[in-house]
Amino acid sequence: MTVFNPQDFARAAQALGDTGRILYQRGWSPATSSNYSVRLNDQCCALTSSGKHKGELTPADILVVDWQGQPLTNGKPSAETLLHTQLYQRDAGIGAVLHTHSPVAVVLSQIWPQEQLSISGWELQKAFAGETTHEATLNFPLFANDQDIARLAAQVEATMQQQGQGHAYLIRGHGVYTWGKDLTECFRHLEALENLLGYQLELLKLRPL
Ligand SMILES: CSCCC(=O)C(=O)COP(=O)(O)O
Ligand SMILES: [Zn+2]
Repeated sequence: MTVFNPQDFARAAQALGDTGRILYQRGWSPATSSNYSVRLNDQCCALTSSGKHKGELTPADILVVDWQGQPLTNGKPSAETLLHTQLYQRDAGIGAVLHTHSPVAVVLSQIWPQEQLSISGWELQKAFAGETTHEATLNFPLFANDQDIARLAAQVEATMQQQGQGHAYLIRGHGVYTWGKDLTECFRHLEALENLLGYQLELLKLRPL
């Protein structure tokens, strides 16, 4: 039986709501888009319910799901639940996952021709855990959008097994996923990713492909 500490759940639900308000204000989670989660233990996570306005989340809009995506509390899990559970299952060090739909990420993901975006030379790369130099190359895979989330999650897992887990990935015309050891680190990763993708988009305007 999967059990979780109700106090951990209450804290996570509050934190996810606070995060949603910030991300909605920034324009990264418009029109009910995005989903957010926090690991509760080695079997389940707190996750946003499907279809909720991310700037107006209350604790009632957060539920608990296990790694099969089955709800353990009342509510309808995010349509993209399996993209969260794939990450928690593969890496016990992942404590939070954020998925957003910012204009920069969505536009760049549509026009970038390759199946991965490789960046190098930016000081802000060091905002990702374990990165110590702007000279490193960070690779962000780009996946085709897919309404079959189980299939997409399997594709993400296969890519990570071949190429390493990395820090984030993009889904074309859809958005980004990033993760971290906890919500604070994950939020920092998301901010870094958004800014790095913004630099790349600006570069494309100055130096078209
Ligand atoms: C309105 S955006 C379409 C669904 C989506 O991509 C998303 O991020 C939100 O889905 P959820 O089921 O988690 O609300
Ligand atoms: Zn989405």
